[in-house]
Amino acid sequence: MPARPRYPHQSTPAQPGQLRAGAHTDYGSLTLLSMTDAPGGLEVQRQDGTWAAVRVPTDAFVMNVGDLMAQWTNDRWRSTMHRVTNPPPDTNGDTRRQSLVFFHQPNYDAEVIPLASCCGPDNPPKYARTTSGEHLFMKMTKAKNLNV
Ligand SMILES: O=C(O)CCC(=O)C(=O)O
Ligand SMILES: [Fe+2]
Repeated sequence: MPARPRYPHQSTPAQPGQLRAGAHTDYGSLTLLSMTDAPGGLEVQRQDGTWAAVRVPTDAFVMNVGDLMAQWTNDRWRSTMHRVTNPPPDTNGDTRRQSLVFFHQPNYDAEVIPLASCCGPDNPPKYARTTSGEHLFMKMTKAKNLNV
């Protein structure tokens, strides 16, 4: 599932606290991202709750772990909470930002059960069996009911 979020130039500064994209985790297995190095950009949340700006060379990709992969690995790989910030109010010039996103989602009926290699006597499975499609449907239904 490719997506091409485009964040237009801002001729007036955003209000304090406004974001280009609100904090979220991605739903699927892995997300691949390519982005312009524009002011105001992707941030990831550290375990202590603080945010870190993601700076990447222009010829590199960012890979995000999604919620389905976290379930598959019994949370050995955590899905990354991330957001996109606005340019700082004192930014001069063009503030347009373009990113190219590929959300990988396994086939609809692919079964997802926490991997045996990620579980053990002290680390029992935290998630019940699901399928890629059921999981995506559940995530979308929840988001729709929350109106996000
Ligand atoms: O534009 C970006 O850098 C991130 C977009 C994003 O997080 C998403 O589309 O899920
Ligand atoms: Fe995202």
